[in-house]
Amino acid sequence: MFETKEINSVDANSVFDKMAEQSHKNVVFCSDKATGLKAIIAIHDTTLGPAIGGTRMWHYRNEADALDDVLRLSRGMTYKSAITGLNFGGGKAVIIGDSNRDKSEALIRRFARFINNLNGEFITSQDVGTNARDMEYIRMETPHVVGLSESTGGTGHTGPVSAYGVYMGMKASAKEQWGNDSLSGKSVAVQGIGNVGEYLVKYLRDEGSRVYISDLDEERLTYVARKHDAIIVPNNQIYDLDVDIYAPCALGATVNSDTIKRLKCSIIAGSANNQLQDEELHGQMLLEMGILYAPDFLINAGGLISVHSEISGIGKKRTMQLAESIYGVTLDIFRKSKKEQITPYNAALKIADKRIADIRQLKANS
Ligand SMILES: NC(=O)c1ccc[n+]([C@@H]2O[C@H](COP(=O)([O-])OP(=O)(O)OC[C@H]3O[C@@H](n4cnc5c(N)ncnc54)[C@H](O)[C@@H]3O)[C@@H](O)[C@H]2O)c1
Repeated sequence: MFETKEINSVDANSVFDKMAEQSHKNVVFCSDKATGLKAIIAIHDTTLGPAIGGTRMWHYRNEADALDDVLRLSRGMTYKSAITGLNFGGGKAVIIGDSNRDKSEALIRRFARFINNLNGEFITSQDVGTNARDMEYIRMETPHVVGLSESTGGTGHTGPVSAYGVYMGMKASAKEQWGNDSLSGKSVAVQGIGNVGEYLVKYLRDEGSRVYISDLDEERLTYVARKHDAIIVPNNQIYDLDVDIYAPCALGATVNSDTIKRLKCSIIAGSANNQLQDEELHGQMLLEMGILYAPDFLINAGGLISVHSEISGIGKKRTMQLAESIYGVTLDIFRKSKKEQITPYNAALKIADKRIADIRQLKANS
């Protein structure tokens, strides 16, 4: 006897239901016993162009968490590209493991072969847990990689451009919230001072902001605090600080039902992807509390702009101009959000969705 199952019910553990929920185009599971590789590549949408997205290496609690992460991140990439006016689709990859302990040249190159099998439908670059050296290993197996170091023909670190875009989004948020975009004298809590966070601290300190920093990496904290004259705070106290701006620059979902109650800031603007644990619920809660949220996929698009620069060869000046344009787009989003009485996140999503729908139609008619 076959067991029957309600066709329309959504099974939280079903890979197919998860793919269908956010309309993912393709998900590839990569496994290799010899190197210990366990990775997932998710391609969300390719209407605008080939899916692009970093490869993250992280010690996930379990495989389901890794799948959820890659599905959310790849979807975010689709919207990031759409709202920035770039012609890329959304994709992302995650390698399950500790990047300090489990990474090897063979593992990365084996993973690269899975990317190569996709024939250019997915192009990758650096993310948390991967670096320029890893991109060089990937380049040995496939041409579908960017984010290479300057010495190997790339544009180097995406951190400075990403941080500049976040800084622009933060200034636009200040303009919206306080009528003036100066961050001089404002207090900012930067959570995570890695590639992006450190540059953000620099831009803020150069403008005269008071900057608080937290990170899991004690050595890095001491280094950044000394270099930029920033104030170290313990990790678990970052949400309780009485600051003007909270800048999440570590991992996602830090704005959730527990932390929102503790926040005293007026603005949230940072580089981390998927900052809102639940985009609808937490976006609405922030709106009602009068905390202005600068949509993550918009203001952290500097990394994508940097990668676009490497592919198209537009040069440093034009790259920084594109990152600077995040200021104007962020203000437009806040205007739309006010006019339509929707959260800034949904306002940004509407614009991104519309561009994708328009281009899909254009391509269907040609
Ligand atoms: N690099 C880019 O160009 C780029 C572009 C867009 C978005 N992002 C996103 O911005 C974030 C930061 O990127 P990055 O390139 O700086 O990464 P990174 O790995 O260089 O830095 C992340 C830092 O956060 C710290 N961290 C991790 N968990 C933490 C926690 N719970 N509390 C405090 N600190 C914690 C890490 O120790 C590390 O120093 C990531 O979410 C990334 O996806 C990065």
